[in-house]
Amino acid sequence: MNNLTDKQTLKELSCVIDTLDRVLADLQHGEPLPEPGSGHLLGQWHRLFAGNARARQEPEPDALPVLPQLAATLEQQLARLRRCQRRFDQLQQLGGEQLLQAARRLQLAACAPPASASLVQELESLEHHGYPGRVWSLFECYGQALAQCAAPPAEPDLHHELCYKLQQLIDELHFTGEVGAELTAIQSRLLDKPRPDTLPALCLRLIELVIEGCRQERQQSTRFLTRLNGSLGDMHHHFAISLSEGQALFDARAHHGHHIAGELRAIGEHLVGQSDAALQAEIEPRLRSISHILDQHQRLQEREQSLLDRLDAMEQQLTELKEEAEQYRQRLTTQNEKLFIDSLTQIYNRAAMNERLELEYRRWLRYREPLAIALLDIDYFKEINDRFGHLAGDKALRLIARTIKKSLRETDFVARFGGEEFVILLLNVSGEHLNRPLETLREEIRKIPFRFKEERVTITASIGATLLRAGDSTTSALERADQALYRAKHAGRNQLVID
Ligand SMILES: Nc1nc2c(ncn2[C@@H]2O[C@H](COP(=O)(O)OP(=O)(O)OP(=O)(O)O)[C@@H](O)[C@H]2O)c(=O)[nH]1
Repeated sequence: MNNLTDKQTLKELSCVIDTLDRVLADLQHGEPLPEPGSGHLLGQWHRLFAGNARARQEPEPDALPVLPQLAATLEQQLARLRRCQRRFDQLQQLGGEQLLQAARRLQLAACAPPASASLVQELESLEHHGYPGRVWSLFECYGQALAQCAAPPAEPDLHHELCYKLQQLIDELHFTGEVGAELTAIQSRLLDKPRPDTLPALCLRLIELVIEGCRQERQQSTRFLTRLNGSLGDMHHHFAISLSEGQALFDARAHHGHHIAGELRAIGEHLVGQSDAALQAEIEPRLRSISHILDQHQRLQEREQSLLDRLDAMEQQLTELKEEAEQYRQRLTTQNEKLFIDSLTQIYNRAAMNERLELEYRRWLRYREPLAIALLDIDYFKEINDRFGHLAGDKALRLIARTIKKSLRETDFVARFGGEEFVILLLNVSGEHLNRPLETLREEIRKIPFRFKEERVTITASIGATLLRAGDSTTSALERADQALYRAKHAGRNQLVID
């Protein structure tokens, strides 16, 4: 090597070493690096030197200028390593987030208590499905059916009403499978007005079916949740292993990077003022060392690829799990919504009202912002049913429910309390402003242009309302509203009474 080549080589080597230092520093803290290029310069260079060393030849004059390219290759390799690390980080984040979401869903969805054989627990579990109201209504019907058997009612209408009420209760149940099929069959039987003495047994069968339906729903939920939980557990386990393996790979490759950089730096140092033979002797073991590292590097790359493949598969599995959990959550949401909606009027039902009243009551205790309860009962509704039939009565109920909803503010809450009675919660309306919206509502109902069997019919409603007062419970406030309603009825109906 002549002087000029020496100087040039030294310059190139110092440039290589600078680059490597920068790459390694970057690797630890720095900015993203460019995409890796193609080619295996480090390997080429190694083969060139190693071949020369074996043949005891001088290194090719064009071997050393290859070093900057070599540095670039190393830089690219390290950049790949950094991207890999970022990918692990992302995956760790992604996996963590998804696992968390799945766990939340699991919690949300975990509405099912552990299975139990005893009826009491079965009944208690209905609570979780929003069915207790319906079961108690069925028990009430059972009582009425028994009473009718003991002393047949003077009016056959009472028997028809009981059949009708049972049909409506079945309407509100949303069971599928065998339970759903049997419920539908009983509903058809009720349409044919079965003999009064068959009704008690029918009521009991309905209660059994509700319990059975709940039990099946609960088993389904438990099966799904157990499976989901198991998958999440496996996923978490594999994820943890992969991450630590990824980290080990990363560390090993970073170590190799440092090692190669050290070897190159040493070569650079030994180049200064060395004869070509001494240089050869100095470089040879280092090249062997680099060759060894390259072999290891190759194996690491293969392991890294298989790790990435596994992570990809896990990511895919997580996505599928997420979708499955989401579908399940939606199914539960729809079921829950159905449980809180009155099937006839499509407004909230009594169960929803109880929940909402509790919530508003707790808010009221905390913030003391005005909260009013109003009970609205349609006047002489029995007459409508008697004169025009139950279907006409149903239609009237639907229209009245819609009118109440339209007449109130978005923030107010309305539910069908049962039969022809509605309950309304008015939020943030003080005493002096309570009269106006309720009077308007009473008037809106009176103005609905009903027409049954070609006859123009006016339907009115009575309303009793009250504001919550210090010392009130939800029950005492509801009772006061009920008393006010009673007074409105006695004052001639189509009245509003505020207590
Ligand atoms: N069509 C229909 N009728 C219902 C429904 N729920 C309850 N009813 C009827 O509503 C009527 C309520 O009658 P009553 O409690 O005597 O009251 P009313 O006739 O409205 O008289 P007042 O409330 O005293 O003004 C009964 O005939 C019930 O059958 C329903 O979902 N659909």
